[in-house]
Amino acid sequence: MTVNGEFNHDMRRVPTGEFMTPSRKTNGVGVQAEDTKICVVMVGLPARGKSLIAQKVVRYLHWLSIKAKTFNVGQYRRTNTPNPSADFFDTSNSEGERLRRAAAEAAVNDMCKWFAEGQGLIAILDATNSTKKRRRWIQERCDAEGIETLFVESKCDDEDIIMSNILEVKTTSPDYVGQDPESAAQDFRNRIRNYERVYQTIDEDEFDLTYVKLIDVGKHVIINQIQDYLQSRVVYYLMNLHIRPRSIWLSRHGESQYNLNGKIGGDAELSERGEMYARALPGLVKQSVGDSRKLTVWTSTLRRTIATARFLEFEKLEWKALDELDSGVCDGLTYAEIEERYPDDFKQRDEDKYNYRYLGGESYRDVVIRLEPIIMELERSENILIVTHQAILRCIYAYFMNVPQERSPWMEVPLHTLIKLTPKAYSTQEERLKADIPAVSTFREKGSSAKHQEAA
Ligand SMILES: O=P(O)(O)OC[C@H]1O[C@@](CO)(OP(=O)(O)O)[C@@H](O)[C@@H]1O
Repeated sequence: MTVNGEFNHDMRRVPTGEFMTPSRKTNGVGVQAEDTKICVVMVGLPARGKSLIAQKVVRYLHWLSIKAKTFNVGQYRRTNTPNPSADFFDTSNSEGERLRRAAAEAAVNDMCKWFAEGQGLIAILDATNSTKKRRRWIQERCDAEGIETLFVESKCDDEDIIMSNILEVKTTSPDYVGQDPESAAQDFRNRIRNYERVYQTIDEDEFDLTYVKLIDVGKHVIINQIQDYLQSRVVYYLMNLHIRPRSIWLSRHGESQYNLNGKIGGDAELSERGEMYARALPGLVKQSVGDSRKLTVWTSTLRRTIATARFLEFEKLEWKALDELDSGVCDGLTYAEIEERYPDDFKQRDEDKYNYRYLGGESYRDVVIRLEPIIMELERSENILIVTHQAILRCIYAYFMNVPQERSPWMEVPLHTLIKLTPKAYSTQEERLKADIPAVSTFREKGSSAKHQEAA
């Protein structure tokens, strides 16, 4: 499959189904051919959000269990030139040119080694890669190693975006440690000027390259020669990114009758205290939002989340994909009953909770797959409040906070607590607001016997 096309801001809603072409072999995530190796080559002037995009792509791929790694040429360059002045980036400075080229070669060599050792499927080569000559060299080198290339150019002329990038990111860069932020920003602007002199945007001359051009972070997208499913998956993700400031709020439903009785799954009503939480939620949200922003509320299709959200005066959307992890034959049982009736399963789930699939039900890994469209939609959207379930919230939280799979199913997510996540350039900020309404704990620690827990 080859895809070419041009999208503007309003045309970005591409149906997910279009990208569901079956791959040759899948790893259980239903995503990729095992022999595919892709080098995502970032292209763009400094302060165009390349590192931010690279870091988001890697986080998304890890969440989907696709092994990926960023090779940042700047880090290699810092081993030979830790604190360069802007002149170092002047192309008439031959020593600077030589050292920069050496850093790029070292990064590409390490990347090829990483692929050859079978350590991953997608590498991100994070550098400016700002000339046609440099890009051709990378493509030829990758071709020779059987690695596909996907060039991702971030082109941005919006002064506000560039300035905030310069200030927020670059003044905290290791190149400027201990320097006065003002002179660091000035030096960085000079460095950009040196790059601008030689910068060549990807154009028709490079028609044979596989590329995506992101103009003003998602306002306009041009794609060329997309070759296969995994590439199109990355491109689709990139098409959905935006950097407008926003927050995402997460809450579990109020305490349910099942929670009170220690039963899992089901479609129970709220308990009395759960009902109190539903009534308190609009105030809690107001306090956390702090201004008159309009949110959109997403719930699952189960009664306990819909009831919890019903007093919120915002537009609401119910998603089947947000329903709780399906516990199959264990639905409606307590953990103690599961341990009694299915002791082997109980043990297996403890040993590998992420991959354990309930008989006739789901695993956390399955949940992540069905949540992928939710993540895409979240990336596209602005201020969203999600009222959902313990397992679902863990998976969404893991995506934003980069929590590894061994840990995410064991995270404690208390009832009657509102979590606010605010994506920033290099991390996600978190705030928690607890309602003063008691609730049972539905958390069971790894390795603890449920029978014992209940007896206690
Ligand atoms: O994966 P574990 O830790 O069992 O948690 C998921 C469980 O959380 C529960 C509560 O114990 O979800 P919910 O928030 O919908 O009430 C169960 O229904 C569900 O099976």
